[in-house]
Amino acid sequence: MAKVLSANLGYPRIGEKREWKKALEGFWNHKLTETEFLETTKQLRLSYLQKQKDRGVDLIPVGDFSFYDHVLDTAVLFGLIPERFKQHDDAVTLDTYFSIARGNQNAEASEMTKWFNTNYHYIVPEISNQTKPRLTTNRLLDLFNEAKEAFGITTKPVIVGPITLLKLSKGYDATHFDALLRSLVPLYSEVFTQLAAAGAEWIQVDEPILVRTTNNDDLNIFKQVYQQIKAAVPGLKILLQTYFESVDCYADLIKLPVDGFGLDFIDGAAGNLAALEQFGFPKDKVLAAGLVDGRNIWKTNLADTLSQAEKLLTFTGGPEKLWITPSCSLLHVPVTIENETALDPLLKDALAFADQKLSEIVTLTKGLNEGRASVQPALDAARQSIQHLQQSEQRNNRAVEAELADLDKELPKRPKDYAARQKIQSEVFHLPLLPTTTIGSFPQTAEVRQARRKWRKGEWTDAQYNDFIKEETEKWIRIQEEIGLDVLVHGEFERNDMVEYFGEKLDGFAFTRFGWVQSYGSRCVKPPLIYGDVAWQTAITVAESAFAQSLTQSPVKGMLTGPVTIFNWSFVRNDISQADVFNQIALALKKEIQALEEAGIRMIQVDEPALREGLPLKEEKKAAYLHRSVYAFRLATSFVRNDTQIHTHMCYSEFDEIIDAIDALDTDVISIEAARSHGEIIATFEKFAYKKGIGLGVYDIHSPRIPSVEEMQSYAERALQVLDPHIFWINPDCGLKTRKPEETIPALKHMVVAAQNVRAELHHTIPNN
Ligand SMILES: Nc1nc2c(c(=O)[nH]1)N[C@@H](CNc1ccc(C(=O)N[C@@H](CCC(=O)N[C@@H](CCC(=O)N[C@@H](CCC(=O)O)C(=O)O)C(=O)O)C(=O)O)cc1)CN2
Ligand code: MET
Ligand SMILES: [Zn+2]
Repeated sequence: MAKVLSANLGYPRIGEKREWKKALEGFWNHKLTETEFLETTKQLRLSYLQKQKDRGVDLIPVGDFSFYDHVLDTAVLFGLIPERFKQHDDAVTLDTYFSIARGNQNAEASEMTKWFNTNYHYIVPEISNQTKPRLTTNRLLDLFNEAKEAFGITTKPVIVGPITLLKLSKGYDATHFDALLRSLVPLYSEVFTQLAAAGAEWIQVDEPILVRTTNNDDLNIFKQVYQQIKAAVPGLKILLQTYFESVDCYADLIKLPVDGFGLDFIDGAAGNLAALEQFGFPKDKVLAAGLVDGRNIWKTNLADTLSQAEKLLTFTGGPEKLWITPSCSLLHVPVTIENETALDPLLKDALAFADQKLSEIVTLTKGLNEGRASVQPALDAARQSIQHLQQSEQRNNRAVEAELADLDKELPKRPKDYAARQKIQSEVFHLPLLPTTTIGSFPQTAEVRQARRKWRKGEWTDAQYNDFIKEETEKWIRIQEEIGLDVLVHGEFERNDMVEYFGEKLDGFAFTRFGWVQSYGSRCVKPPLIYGDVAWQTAITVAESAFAQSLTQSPVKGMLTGPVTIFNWSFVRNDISQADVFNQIALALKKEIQALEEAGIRMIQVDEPALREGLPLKEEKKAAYLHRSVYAFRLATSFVRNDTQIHTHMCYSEFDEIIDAIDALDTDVISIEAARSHGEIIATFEKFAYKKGIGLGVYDIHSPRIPSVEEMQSYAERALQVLDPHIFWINPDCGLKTRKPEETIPALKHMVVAAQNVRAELHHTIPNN
């Protein structure tokens, strides 16, 4: 009988207890041999397939698993390996693979950047005009066969499509795009041919680039590419998969010569539904409907979603032409709710992580195939759980609602403009030209993490833990003084994560124990859950900052995470507007900043590394988001005294599109990542003629490599060709929590010498300094 199918688009790699992370780091630290590493990761991979099979998913993906990143996997598959990592014999060893991602003492890592508007980071493929793509090892074939041998299942391999891959790559001129694409397409066809020969029926080709603004020329490229592939591999069906927004140019898109389209009906719901209504859907193709949120952790309202699915069914050529899927890969949500024993049952009951989402998909599919009555109890249960949370006290905090209602429409403003503040502040701080500073965190060593674990488990008292944090802070204040940094930080030793830590102290947040999500490589984050109204209770950072400041004559920056970043790096309730949540967090931070000022802290950094990440993918939505962001940031920061210096920090970003918003934050100093992208962003600030305090990172902290004095000096010199030395700061790209002390200390020493050298050069050109 013709049936609707359930399909997954991608499963989390990290494991219920981050077994994958531990295997990777064990291998890097030589605690696991290569054989042990390969065996461990194989067992993990098989267990993920098993789980999906057990839950009853019809179409299970392979190729979603990775040793680091799936974009890097795709680049390596096609031999897109930067020259500096190439081996004589063209072999791509594990060592080559990890060097591209992490760098080594001889070569800088490839750039890493945000995957669309998520907190996942991919390795940017480096391609030159001369690059000759070639097929290395067909890993998809190996993975397909592995699943077949282990479970006898025919899986659906997943690959990043050629156009998305090329558009996300760097290093070639736009004029070479066509030629590169022409050389890639036969290689994709070859991979697909081998898969078809091995028995694959479908391949999922991810082309999320289609949700960015697309024009007819772009679509023509798609048409040519997929025509060619289909002609070369007629036996394999292609699902062209999109996610994160609605597709542009729907009417032409659905004419592409593929066998199915995957559309996002969560983040792209409005646009995709309207297009479907207007243009219908081709009867001979599959509609893979992303109806279960792959990016948030709330239970699906199954009854409503089932109605939506029934509606979609009327557009397809029959039930066998509809698949129910998550809205995107489940890479972006934690693995399972089952191990969360400490959560408030009211909340827990309203949550669904990856495994639970797969069950939801299976339930919806069953409801379509066997009728609503067959799943009625599940529909009722989901509705009830959602309602209970909605009516809870935490979601209805009257005091917070009153404060929000009181807000002015006008952008909050500092009492004096930047020029006036700069004058006042220069008299207070007496900083040298090109002041040196760091971004906030110092190494979170095993010792620091262990101390926190002991304290959490109750093995250490509060006093023991606090003493430990104080000792660590004092140690690093002395280290910073010795290195000769001008503006110090307390080191953030008390923080597990820059977002989770704040969430733990604010009302309206909840935490999981194992709710980890991959951020980049082996690094994971455990986003807090903003499930209620956010409110400030008690000082969060004041004791640590005041203590650090009491140890030294140098200024120590207070260190907070900004409202937009707290929002973007949490799983957020979706029953109130983004602006309301931004402003709730901003009002809470404002109280914290007031407390810091009262404690005599004169420099306060409010980090917004995720501001760029949250930028909507559609042009028409961008301005409103940026306005909300600037409003919330200024609500938190702009009331301060003229002699309180407000800093912010951003990383992993392409700043071009947000430079006006950055300027509108009206901070006294901003520090920005620049070294990891090999200095590229300097041009942005030249174009804009940025006039406020700014530090462009001279040290790529994501690599274990220790940069030389010359290298950092040359980054600073390049920046100073476009920026006024009177506004320029010298700092690393980001915080140093992921680095070891033995990497951090020499690198910062080099940085300070680099600053001294550049200052000396400037003294020849600028008198009176
Ligand atoms: N939320 C967020 N997103 C971000 C960033 C960020 O800092 N935060 N930075 C950018 C880059 N992304 C990053 C993401 C994660 C990490 C990172 O260091 N993550 C750590 C986990 C951090 C953490 O929460 N640590 C906990 C410890 C968690 C833990 O592993 N506990 C172990 C015990 C550890 C031990 O004994 O050694 C256990 O419970 O079993 C703590 O310090 O308390 C990791 O994966 O290793 C760094 C950068 C962009 N996005
Ligand atoms: N203050 C933070 C730190 O240094 C900023 C990090 S941005 C991801 O760790
Ligand atoms: Zn950063």
